Amino acid sequence: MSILKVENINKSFKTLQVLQNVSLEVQPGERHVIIGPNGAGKTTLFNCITNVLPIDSGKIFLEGQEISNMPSSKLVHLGMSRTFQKNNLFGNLTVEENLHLALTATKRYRYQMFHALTKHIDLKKETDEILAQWEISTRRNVKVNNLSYGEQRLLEILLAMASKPKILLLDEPTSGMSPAETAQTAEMIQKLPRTVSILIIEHDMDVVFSIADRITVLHHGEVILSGTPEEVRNNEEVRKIYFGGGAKAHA
Ligand SMILES: Nc1ncnc2c1ncn2[C@@H]1O[C@H](COP(=O)(O)OP(=O)(O)OP(=O)(O)O)[C@@H](O)[C@H]1O
Repeated sequence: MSILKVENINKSFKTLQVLQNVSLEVQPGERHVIIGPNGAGKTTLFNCITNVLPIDSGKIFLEGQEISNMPSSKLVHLGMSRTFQKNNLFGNLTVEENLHLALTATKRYRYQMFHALTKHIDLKKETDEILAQWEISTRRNVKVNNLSYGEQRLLEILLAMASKPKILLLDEPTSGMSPAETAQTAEMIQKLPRTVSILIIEHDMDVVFSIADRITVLHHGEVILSGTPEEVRNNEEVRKIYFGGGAKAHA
């Protein structure tokens, strides 16, 4: 069974139809990349999947359970986590404090009187364990505002992973990054365990082809093709959009 199934969804903003009968499936463990020119509807699709925006019609399933129009907070508890194009970090808190907060939110800790201390110790242990796995652990006591832009975006992925999601949605994780930061991010994504499926909007074609098992191409709100990297690379229509007429390759 697929982890995520999007079935014929439509979304309009007033008279502008942004998504037209969009369908796609993400299989367990798959790295599925969404590409498409500016304004193709990629972020809107993410916003519809995570119910930041309501869909007009169609259905969305997470592991076979219909989640269309389900509140975002509930989706996190069902195993869906996401990052945004702009980061959602607390700039005046440290790396460790941000992670601690993300874990707290995930577990719906209430800090009730008698359980607070044990829960706090468990949480501290989990924070340490997660940090130890990633290079950013050396920056654990640094305020987020003092991290580089690339480090902030990597931390965002780490926080989205704190809820141990079944599927992680990454919206342009490398946008605005230097080539070195982009390479580091691609490497981090490659290192994420296959227990998590990943749906990514990405514009850097080197990153796309280095991580994708499957690629869905959106153009004017419609899926042109969903296939293997090889199929996408060799598709005439995709070539025209991206590589024909001197067009710049951009997701
Ligand atoms: N809240 C909104 N209200 C009205 N129009 C919107 C809204 N959000 C997006 N749009 C329009 O919908 C279309 C698709 O936008 P979207 O951001 O989904 O595209 P995208 O593929 O993610 O583009 P980009 O690569 O530039 O991020 C665009 O024409 C955009 O102007």
